[in-house]
Amino acid sequence: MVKEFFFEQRHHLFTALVAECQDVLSEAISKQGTATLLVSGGSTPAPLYEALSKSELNWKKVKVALVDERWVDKSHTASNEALIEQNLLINNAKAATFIGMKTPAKTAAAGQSETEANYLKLHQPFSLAIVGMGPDGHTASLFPNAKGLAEALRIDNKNLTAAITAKKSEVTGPNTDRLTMTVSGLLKTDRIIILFTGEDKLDVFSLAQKPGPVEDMPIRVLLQQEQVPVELYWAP
Ligand SMILES: O=C1O[C@H](COP(=O)(O)O)[C@@H](O)[C@H](O)[C@H]1O
Repeated sequence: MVKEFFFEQRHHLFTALVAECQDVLSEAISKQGTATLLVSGGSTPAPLYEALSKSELNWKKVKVALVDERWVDKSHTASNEALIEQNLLINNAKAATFIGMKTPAKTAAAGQSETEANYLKLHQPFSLAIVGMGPDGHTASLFPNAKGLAEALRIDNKNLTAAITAKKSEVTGPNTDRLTMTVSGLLKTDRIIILFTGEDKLDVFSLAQKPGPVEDMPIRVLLQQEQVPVELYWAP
């Protein structure tokens, strides 16, 4: 069961979500001395990151890592790492430690083991994951019917990360070579927040809430499990 938080305006959503993130991360820091925040890229979360970067958190104790990455260099406009650097790792959050996914390897498949080793050094369970949802029902880089999806969805997959080759679509653009956190990796998080905006995506989400194959709408994997609490934050 997903707890849903609906807002009339985006700035209200982002204000509420910043407060929520701050609470979760400061609680993790006081309990265990460290907090791990898993973040998404894409077009939606930049205002959240910018506002969160100004939070009075003990950012030195926060590790920020990606839930997925497009296999492009940081100089590329599609780079999720660049988005995080420009919007989150600024202001007070400059003091956080960032663990990216992209390595110098030519493909995500070739780079996976290096990223995996870096992710294994993170404290588990991760404190909070903020994931998005695409208009095709993908989350992280778990794309419908992609090459590598079955492996990334396997609940007994021991890896935190997996290479994905998405089918080229309007959603992926040319960026079909991806590294994503696996579902088993994402579920090693204390709490997952799904963030998206707009009526169209809300329709997609309603469809995903109906029973159906996870391969067609991978976000379903988060909705059909009860291991980790999942919340939806939405505004038009
Ligand atoms: O490709 C991606 O898409 C999703 C959703 O992004 P949006 O632009 O529709 O908000 C995002 O969560 C993911 O991190 C990103 O790599």
